[in-house]
Amino acid sequence: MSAVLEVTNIKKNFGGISAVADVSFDVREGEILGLIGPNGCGKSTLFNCILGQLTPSGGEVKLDGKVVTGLRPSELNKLGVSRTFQLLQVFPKLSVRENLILAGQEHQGNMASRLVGRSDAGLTEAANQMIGFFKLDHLAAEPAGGLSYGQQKLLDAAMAFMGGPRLVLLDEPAGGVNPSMLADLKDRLVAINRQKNATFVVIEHNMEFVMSLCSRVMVMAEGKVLAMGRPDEVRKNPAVIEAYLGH
Ligand SMILES: Nc1ncnc2c1ncn2[C@@H]1O[C@H](COP(=O)(O)OP(=O)(O)OP(=O)(O)O)[C@@H](O)[C@H]1O
Repeated sequence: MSAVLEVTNIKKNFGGISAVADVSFDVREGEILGLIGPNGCGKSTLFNCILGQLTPSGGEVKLDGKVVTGLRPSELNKLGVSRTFQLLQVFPKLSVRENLILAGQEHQGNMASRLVGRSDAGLTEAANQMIGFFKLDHLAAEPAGGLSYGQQKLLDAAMAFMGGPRLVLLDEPAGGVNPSMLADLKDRLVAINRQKNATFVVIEHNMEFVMSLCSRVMVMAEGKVLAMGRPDEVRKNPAVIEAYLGH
């Protein structure tokens, strides 16, 4: 399997703090890679360096073999990279369908089409398909702000897929979601991974969720990679247990 994402010796310092210290890993085509580690170990900073939100202090990021280090988020978006954030990014007053259409427009990044094209930018059909896929049909016309938190997280994840991305980085998709919605969320992420051959990297604190969703898990501690392997290997790694118990 070829690597979709190759991260080599990425570093990020904030003044005297080394938030990410020389991290290297790759993500294979069609894989769901989990990224875990205690609070403050550098997971979000690493995501932000990969996604162009932060400029790394050193190192290189390659997408499909091409160097993309330092590209802006909008440029990465055009290359098929999408993300979700820890905090919800939905617009509460807009309906579920309108949120999805807006997300599709963001991925297209085409202001001209918004000004002179159809008001839905031709995205209603794609939004309806995504609504069906994420089983949000009964909520399509509802304002997103009226949905439960778990339903809004599902919508937030669906929005990341509107551009038909090749690589999606999900930042705590299960955070705050109740157990019954978690099963739906996992089921939909697995389905979209298989059907659309999208590759994921998932930051998550919910161990059950991440261990059952991911094919490999990378563990960070104090800005470094502590372990990388199959969920069952990582679970019993003494250094990983120590890193968690130590905190
Ligand atoms: N903009 C910033 N300026 C200064 N220090 C920062 C900044 N962003 C993060 N840090 C520091 O970098 C380190 C890594 O933080 P980061 O948010 O990447 O960790 P994390 O693993 O994502 O944590 P969490 O699981 O709590 O979200 C922490 O010590 C944090 O305080």
